[in-house]
Amino acid sequence: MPKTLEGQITMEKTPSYFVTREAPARISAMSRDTKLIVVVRDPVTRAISDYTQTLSKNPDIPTFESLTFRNRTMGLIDTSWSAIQIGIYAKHLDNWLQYFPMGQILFVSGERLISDPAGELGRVQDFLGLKRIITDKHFYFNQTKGFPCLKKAEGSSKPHCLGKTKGRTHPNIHPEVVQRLQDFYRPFNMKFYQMTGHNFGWD
Ligand SMILES: Nc1ncnc2c1ncn2[C@@H]1O[C@H](COP(=O)(O)OS(=O)(=O)O)[C@@H](OP(=O)(O)O)[C@H]1O
Repeated sequence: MPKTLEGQITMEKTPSYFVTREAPARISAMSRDTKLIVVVRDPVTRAISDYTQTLSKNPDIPTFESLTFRNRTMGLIDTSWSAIQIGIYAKHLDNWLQYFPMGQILFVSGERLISDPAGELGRVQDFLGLKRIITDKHFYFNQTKGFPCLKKAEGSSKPHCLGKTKGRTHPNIHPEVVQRLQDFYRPFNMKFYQMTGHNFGWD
């Protein structure tokens, strides 16, 4: 990471850090004051989104349903599958709390980032100690994309939406499989709500 001067904020984004065992110790050794921001969404939708992304690169992979279970009849979930493993947020957070206090970690709701982007970015700006510069005025809802977009991209006067790889249509997953996954995640979600003091409303 480059050195940060007075009045500057240095940012780095790597989604896999949150689930990488060695990351908290390494980041803490670099700077104990680092502020951490994690976007989380319903782990079931997250798993389907993850699968959709892999499927788009490799259309020959097995179905979501067959990857989800170690034994479908027994309802045994394959927790070694990364798409499932990543959504056990409480477990990953435990690892971070060995090195960082909760006050240095902000969890952004992926759902609210879509339904109220300015509100969620307001929380981010507050957390970083910034003035609330980004507000409702900066967003519009793009009906074609089905997501909020920026009215003006940075350094441009044109609107800007995220690219085609964000907001893909998810495959239909058998409702029974979705239900099993919801049941699987419920206790971990509850623990996560307790740890963060925030109910993300996934249940
Ligand atoms: N404004 C806006 N436009 C488009 N997409 C949006 C937006 N806000 C949040 N999202 C959601 O972001 C999801 C993709 O983020 P990722 O987690 O895959 O990003 S990353 O690859 O980890 O950087 C992506 O997930 P999928 O819908 O499964 O593609 C979106 O639901």
